[in-house]
Amino acid sequence: MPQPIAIANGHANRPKVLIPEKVSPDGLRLLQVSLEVHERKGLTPDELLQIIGEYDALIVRSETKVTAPLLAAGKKLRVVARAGVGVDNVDLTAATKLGIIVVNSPQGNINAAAEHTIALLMAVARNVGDACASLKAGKWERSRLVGVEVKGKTLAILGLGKVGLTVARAAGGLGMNLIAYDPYANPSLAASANVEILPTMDELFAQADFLTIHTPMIASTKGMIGDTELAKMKPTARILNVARGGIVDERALLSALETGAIAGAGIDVFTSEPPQAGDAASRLIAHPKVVATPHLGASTAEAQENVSIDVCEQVLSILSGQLPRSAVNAPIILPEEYRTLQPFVTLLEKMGSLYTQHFSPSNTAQQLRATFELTYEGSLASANTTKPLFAALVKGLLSPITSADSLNINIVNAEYVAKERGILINESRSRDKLDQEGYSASVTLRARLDTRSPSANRTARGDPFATATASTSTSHSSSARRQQKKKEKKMEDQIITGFISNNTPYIGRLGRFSTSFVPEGTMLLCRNYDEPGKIGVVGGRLGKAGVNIRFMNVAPIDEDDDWEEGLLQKVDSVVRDGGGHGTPAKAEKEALMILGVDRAVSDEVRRSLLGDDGVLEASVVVL
Ligand SMILES: NC(=O)C1=CN([C@@H]2O[C@H](COP(=O)(O)OP(=O)(O)OC[C@H]3O[C@@H](n4cnc5c(N)ncnc54)[C@H](O)[C@@H]3O)[C@@H](O)[C@H]2O)C=CC1
Ligand SMILES: O=C(O)C(=O)COP(=O)(O)O
Repeated sequence: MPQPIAIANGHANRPKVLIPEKVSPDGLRLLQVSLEVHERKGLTPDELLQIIGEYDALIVRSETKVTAPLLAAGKKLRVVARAGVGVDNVDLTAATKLGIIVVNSPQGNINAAAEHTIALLMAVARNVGDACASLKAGKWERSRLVGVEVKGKTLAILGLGKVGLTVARAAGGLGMNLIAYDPYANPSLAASANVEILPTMDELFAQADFLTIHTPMIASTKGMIGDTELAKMKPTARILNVARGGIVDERALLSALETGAIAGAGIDVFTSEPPQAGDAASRLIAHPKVVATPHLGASTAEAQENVSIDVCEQVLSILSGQLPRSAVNAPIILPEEYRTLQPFVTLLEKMGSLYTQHFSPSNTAQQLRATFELTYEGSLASANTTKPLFAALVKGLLSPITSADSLNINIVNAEYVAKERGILINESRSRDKLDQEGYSASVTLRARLDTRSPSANRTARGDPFATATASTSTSHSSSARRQQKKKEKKMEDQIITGFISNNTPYIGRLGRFSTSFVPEGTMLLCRNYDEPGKIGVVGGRLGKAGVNIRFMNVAPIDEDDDWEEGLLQKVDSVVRDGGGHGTPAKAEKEALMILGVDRAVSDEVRRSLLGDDGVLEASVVVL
């Protein structure tokens, strides 16, 4: 196997970028400052598969097939960059599932592709290829090689996107009549380029003197032009394809040229590149009425410089934790918007992790089969996108129960991962002002446990709130039952509110308790009766175990909480997973003690806190 050529330097711990195709050095120079850049042309698919695991980024053009197995083998891969437009050689579904961002350069080679289309248009109209070959073969065949003019002819454009429109503007300058079919075309852009949009493809085929294809290669465009479509064209019509091989059925095109159903073709792209000897593409290339080029649409010095710089800048952004400007499988988020959301991204990840560690006693994925309501409040309610926040929450919820190396959750795959894990998150916005709160935006996570699911039952057994519900379920009147149901529903809620102050994330509410602490490091959270002596008991036990307290915060029950009334009733309370430490009925108010500690608290120490001294529940969280 050929050895890697380290263009940059020998720093082993720098992120590595693999470039298995010819990509312009203009962009690569940008990478070399901070990354290890390996240009390795001519690798077989197997060789690529063997080495991809070392790389953080892969930059390709159209030749490399970025398949699902290749992506799966790219354990460190964070970005696949396509130095060009078409991403039909990249398995986008697989990349999305794996959280690998795919970027391209949607503008960099548009002009080159359009100019190449015009080159083929003129070459086909004036038999340039055939004439050149004839002359080089020593012949002088002027009368056989009489062409047609394009001025006054109709150019039919299939796919009026960026390349299609650029071709239209240039062809307009050549005096051509312009028509197009594109169900998603922008009518005002079409009108400004003097292009008439036709309602059906059939009309396009019937009117075309030249038909030029500029759609992407996707399932709906594959084989879009076959025998039936070609039969609708004028026998004098000529076809141009600078988009993708396979949009026009090569066998059907060959047959139409052979039977004289159409007059000629200019082809830059083929189903298999390079074409295999004897296949339809090779026979097309050899056909006298065809002008063919080996996928040269984007091959200009200018276009290659553009696409190289464009994708290399994006690779650098992604590897440094920023968002790219042209992600194919992720939402586009403006840099200033991303900066504003960044502190909330940190907050949401902490809130998710806190939820799983604090509310989900057995810390299992099964436990997360709840419906989460995520409410963005205050100024956050007007955010253009909340995708990074959603992704951060999913990551946070799963991080305590998933191994770090399999936890590549980001805006690319968050929705897929949540769905796969059965986590349902409904996002909503509340525009209520947060004037008195001292911060302008907050976010509340509320879990509604499905009482019918086995997981919820397990939670109900372990959750002290649920115990309170059970103990008050003795009333039989219908209004009492309604009351009871309301209470039960509320008690199934597990709430965390967070906010940002001075760029620092805070937890403002945890369950029924109103608080304000920075979710950072190892913490012991104790729910206890709000009576003297509790701090001393907990502090003493931690001290004995050699655990220092960094900070402490006592959270009372939230003032707005109408459960308080219910909680002041004498209810039985059973200590959660306390090994049967039943606590007798009490009438006291409760509080939540939050202790930041300097080291891990063993489960033995945690359990030792429960029971007799009025500590009802204790959980250790690492944030
Ligand atoms: N030969 C070469 O070297 C190059 C080839 N290309 C190819 O050119 C093609 C177009 O690129 P862009 O203009 O940048 O893409 P684009 O996305 O801007 O435009 C594609 C247009 O096709 C339209 N479309 C999609 N499905 C359609 C259908 N069934 N019928 C009619 N219209 C449909 C879309 O609405 C869109 O307006 C791509 O396949 C790209 O890979 C691009 C650059 C260089
Ligand atoms: O950008 C595109 O879609 C192209 O087809 C250009 O392909 P290339 O980068 O020249 O292999």
